This record gives sequence, structure tokens and C-alpha cells, in this order.
Amino acid sequence: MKTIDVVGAVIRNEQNQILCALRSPTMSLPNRWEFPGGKMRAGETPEGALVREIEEELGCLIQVDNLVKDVEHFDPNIIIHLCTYEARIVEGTPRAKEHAELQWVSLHDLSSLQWAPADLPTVEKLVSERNR
Ligand SMILES: Nc1nc2c([nH]c(=O)n2[C@H]2C[C@H](O)[C@@H](COP(=O)(O)OP(=O)(O)OP(=O)(O)O)O2)c(=O)[nH]1
Ligand SMILES: [Mg+2]
Repeated sequence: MKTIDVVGAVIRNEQNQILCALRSPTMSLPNRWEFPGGKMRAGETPEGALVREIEEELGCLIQVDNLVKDVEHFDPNIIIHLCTYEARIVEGTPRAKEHAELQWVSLHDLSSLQWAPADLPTVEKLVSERNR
């Protein structure tokens, strides 16, 4: 089965809220929330791909920190391999250039969004760390 390698960013603000992005009606997985990011290109490192995608989607520069979760999500005809990373904004302010909406969401409210399926294990991990 074909595997798609995708990277996503867990970006926090000073209040420990996390930046969530709503996929637009014209994207695949319309109206689902995700960690911003996208598909890795041939020859890219995960960190390099994530910096490029966040520049494209949010118009800001990030520094990529540690891995949060490495997930293989099995769709009917494809495997989505999504790795999420903690990341920090080092330049600029995030703006939705491709998404329908961006929202800073507290860990307390994270589970109430309608998430894209491959992003859910990251959500669960972040929420469970809060409850420890
Ligand atoms: N984050 C996430 N992506 C998913 C899931 N399921 C799924 O098929 N995908 C696919 C849709 C996209 O092809 C890709 C996510 O990256 P993206 O939409 O940002 O892709 P991209 O910017 O590189 O470019 P494109 O696919 O819009 O052309 O992974 C999921 O549950 N979560
Ligand atoms: Mg994307």
C-alpha cells in the first residue's frame, strides 16, 4: 500500500494554547482541524519539510523541536504517516494563507474540535500530558 509522509507542527503561545488550523472546504478532508504542515517532498528532512510548509501555510518562520508523535493512520487505500513536532515561532505572526481559520486552543478544549483522523493520536497525547 502507498504511504504518504506528512509532518505537522504543535505550536504553543505563552498561555500554552496550541495553534489549530481548520482545513478549508476546497481542501481534502474539508472542515477538519489539523496541526498545520503537509507532505514531505523527496530528499527533505522532516524538519526541513515542516519549516517549508509553515512558511507556505502560515507565513512565518519556525524552529522545529522534539517529536511529539509518530502515527501510521490506515485509510482504505493509503497509509498516512504523520509525524508531529513541537515547534516555536522565531519570526512573523501566523496567518491563514490556505486554511479556512486558525485558532489558539487550550489543552482543555483541544478534544472538542473535529480533528482529521491522523492528527487525533497527537491530540490525545497532548491532553494526557496535561492531566498528569
Ligand atoms: N494532517 C492530516 N493529513 C491527512 C490526513 N488524512 C489524509 O489523507 N491526509 C493527507 C491530506 C494531504 O494530502 C496531506 C496533508 O497535507 P496537506 O494537505 O497540507 O498537503 P500539502 O500542503 O503538502 O499539499 P496538497 O495535498 O494539498 O496538495 O495528508 C489526516 O488525518 N491528517
Ligand atoms: Mg498542509
